[in-house]
Amino acid sequence: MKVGTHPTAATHAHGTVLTSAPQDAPVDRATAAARRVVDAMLRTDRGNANLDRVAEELNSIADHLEEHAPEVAERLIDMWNGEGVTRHDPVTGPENAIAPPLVLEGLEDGSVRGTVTLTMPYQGPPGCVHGGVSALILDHVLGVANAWGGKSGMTAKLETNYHRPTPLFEPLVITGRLVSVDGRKIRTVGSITTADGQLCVSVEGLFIDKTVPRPR
Ligand SMILES: CCCCCCCCCC(=O)SCCNC(=O)CCNC(=O)[C@H](O)C(C)(C)COP(=O)(O)OP(=O)(O)OC[C@H]1O[C@@H](n2cnc3c(N)ncnc32)[C@H](O)[C@@H]1OP(=O)(O)O
Repeated sequence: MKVGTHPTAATHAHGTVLTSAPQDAPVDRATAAARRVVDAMLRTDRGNANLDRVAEELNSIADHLEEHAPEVAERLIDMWNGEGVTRHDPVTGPENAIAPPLVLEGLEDGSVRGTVTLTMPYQGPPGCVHGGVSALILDHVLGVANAWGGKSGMTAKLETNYHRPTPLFEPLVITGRLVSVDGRKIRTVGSITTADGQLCVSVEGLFIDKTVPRPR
């Protein structure tokens, strides 16, 4: 991501949406349907939902998509074509079925914030969010917070503290904020809290100012 092309707290208004909003486009609708399938597969009655037929139909859909897939190198170029917000990342991407997807806003105090409700595909302990999923979400949110703060880098270190189990099936507030820049070192913090303010996860990230070239 080129920061110069991304909204920052210095140039954009409080409440600027920093993630790619789902559109009424076939790819977004198909991805939302795939997301529903992943969730429903975990919820459905194992013995009574004709899963043989489901497997056949889903394989037929996968065959169709694979038949129409270009070479990976070509697809990567296409994916990274253009500037601005990605549509394919695993946290906010409306084109990625494993993304919840989380929508993030930039706030005038320099932080970013979003609310998401996670369901069974993200489960770790019974009824709770998997710790790796929390870390994935916060790593990405800190990356977006860096861009909103005007400085981007790659994660070198993500120290994660799990304060209490993070509940599934209820709104979670996710935040991130760039706190300091020291040469190439960018330090960023973030958290996951319940809607009534209980701290579940907090992170401190060290990012190093470095850009991986886009595929061409
Ligand atoms: C709107 C955009 C939204 C996008 C959000 C996306 C967020 C996604 C975030 C990611 O997932 S990034 C992918 C996960 N991270 C990686 O794959 C990084 C892999 N590691 C590397 O590429 C390099 O190790 C790294 C860029 C982190 C550093 O390598 P460099 O060769 O560029 O730096 P160098 O090793 O010279 O270190 C620079 C300084 O940082 C320090 N440093 C580097 N890694 C460190 C570390 N792990 N812990 C502590 N300090 C570290 C290092 O000691 C040194 O300090 P000093 O300048 O004081 O000497």
